Amino acid sequence: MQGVWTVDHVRSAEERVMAVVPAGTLMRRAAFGVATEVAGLLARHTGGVAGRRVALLVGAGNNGGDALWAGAFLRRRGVAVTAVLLAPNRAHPAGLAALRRAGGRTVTGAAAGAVVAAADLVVDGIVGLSARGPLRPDAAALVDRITAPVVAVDLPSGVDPDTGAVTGPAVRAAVTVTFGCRKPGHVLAAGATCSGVVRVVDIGLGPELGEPDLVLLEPAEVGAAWPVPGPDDDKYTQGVTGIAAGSAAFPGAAVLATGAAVHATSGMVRYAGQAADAVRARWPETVTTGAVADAGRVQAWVVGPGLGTGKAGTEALTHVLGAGVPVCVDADAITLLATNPGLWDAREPDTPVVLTPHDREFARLAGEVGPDRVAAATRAASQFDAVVLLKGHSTVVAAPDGRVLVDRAGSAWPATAGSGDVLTGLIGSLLAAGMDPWLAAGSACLVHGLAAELAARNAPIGASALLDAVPDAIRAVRAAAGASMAAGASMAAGASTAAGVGAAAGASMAAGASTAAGVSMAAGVGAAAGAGAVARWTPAAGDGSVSAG
Ligand SMILES: NC(=O)C1=CN([C@@H]2O[C@H](COP(=O)(O)OP(=O)(O)OC[C@H]3O[C@@H](n4cnc5c(N)ncnc54)[C@H](OP(=O)(O)O)[C@@H]3O)[C@@H](O)[C@H]2O)[C@@H](O)CC1
Ligand SMILES: Nc1ncnc2c1ncn2[C@@H]1O[C@H](COP(=O)(O)OP(=O)(O)O)[C@@H](O)[C@H]1O
Ligand SMILES: [K+]
Repeated sequence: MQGVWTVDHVRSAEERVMAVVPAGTLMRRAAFGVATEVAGLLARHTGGVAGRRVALLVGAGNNGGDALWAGAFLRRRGVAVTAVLLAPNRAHPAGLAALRRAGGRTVTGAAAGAVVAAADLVVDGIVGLSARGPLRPDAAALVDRITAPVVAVDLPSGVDPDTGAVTGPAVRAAVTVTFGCRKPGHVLAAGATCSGVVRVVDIGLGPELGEPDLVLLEPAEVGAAWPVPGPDDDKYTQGVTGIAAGSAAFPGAAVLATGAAVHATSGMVRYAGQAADAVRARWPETVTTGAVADAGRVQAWVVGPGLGTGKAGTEALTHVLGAGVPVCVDADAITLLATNPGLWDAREPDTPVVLTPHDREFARLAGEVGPDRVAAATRAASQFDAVVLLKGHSTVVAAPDGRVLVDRAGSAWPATAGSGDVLTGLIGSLLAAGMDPWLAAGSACLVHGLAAELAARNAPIGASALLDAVPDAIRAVRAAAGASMAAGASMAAGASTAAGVGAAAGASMAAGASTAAGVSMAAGVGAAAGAGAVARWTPAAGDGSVSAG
């Protein structure tokens, strides 16, 4: 898991490190990281570094100081650097002196617009961790003139560092170079999009950071945890998934949710509801009945997609909440709970529940989401004693015990009708397999997003195509897990025959898997290519955090 830390925690770590290193050390480390990234991008994008024009947008604080020092480093590589000083009297004195010593120019006021417009690359050092509210008008006017790619220092200016909220003009970076760790603004809400590819520069904060505030799951972790049958398994031992979804009016939701469960794990899927004919026709391997009460034993239920909010839906929800097994509650079932909170009384004590609202469903259930999506999901998780998966381009998954993970989508291809039904089916089957509900929700989300990218390959898709790509997405994450197993195993190889065999097995898995892994990276890069200006500046695959960015 990768950690993400809030501003307060970054500041505390910074204070502790600053107490033991000479003044200015952290800033110069940070600035060197920015300069390295800028030089690399200039070389890749324009074919050279010396003589290229870089404009620094320099605000009143240390973020501007980082930009100025980076400019001084870039001067050593022959870059023509001009700093646009937004607050000339407050620009970081040491940084400004360093830039001037290195031969950099500075401009203020009316001359600034032309410098920005003529730059090959713009460095955004307007504001970082101290940002409050939208970009101020003078800064916004300059940002409006940018046509070149932007490298943001620490955070794109205009993005709230702790929530990712963007409430007005903001910088849209091709690359954000941040220091010590990712901040919430890089992975949440519109901030995730404004950040572009995120590079983390190690400035020595690591040992002082403590427990992260949020985590991001890695594909290899999801692949390693994904349930697959063992030699002693049969169709029951792997966990039977029950699907209470669909209605005469909406049979498709039942077909999609059931299909996701069929693809996600082996074993068995039971469907119960009014869309049994449609489900049986599409998924003959399922066991179908007309009502939840007749469905037989399952290890987890999915309830809600296309269910309707009438009597049949209410009965189905009441039944599954009282069944004593984990339940994934989505769509109409969320609306039912919102309009009739008394239905919660049917919940068997200690039944794990995963709620999967989009923003409108969340608002019905728990009030408006607001700008702080983590706070909203955490509040609802505590209120309902449930895992709350708040959907979006960045999905937040909060557990009642306070754990929070974020799944930053690699693309917006999942934004298609019915894709939520697929997600629900994936979660249900992982719950049935006995996975921790928070991890199940996060893992399903990652595979769902990857399936969308694999299916789309840069052209629009429907939810059926996303569903069909689920096996490839599972193969890709399992391949990633195999590859990391192989890496670990090769270190241990030679310790014993068994270890040697394990290493060989891991290596062959990794070899078989590498094609699939290649596919998923290509999909990630292709998805970035769809993002316009960012595409030209997406660093080459393999040189950093493209997929995690
Ligand atoms: N943490 C670390 O380990 C390290 C941190 N380092 C760096 O320090 C940075 C933090 O620096 P910082 O605290 O000096 O403030 P910073 O973000 O530059 O803001 C400057 C001023 O901008 C203003 N302002 C506010 N909102 C605004 C808006 N919306 N639009 C426009 N302007 C706005 C506001 O001034 P005001 O005008 O309100 O007085 C504010 O005081 C951090 O991001 C990283 O780059 C690295 O050097 C080394 C390691
Ligand atoms: N812009 C977007 N980028 C990435 N994923 C998105 C975006 N919009 C929606 N999604 C994802 O698509 C799915 C849509 O779910 P939902 O709104 O319930 O759709 P439906 O009810 O039609 O199935 C969710 O997994 C959500 O996170
Ligand atoms: K910035």
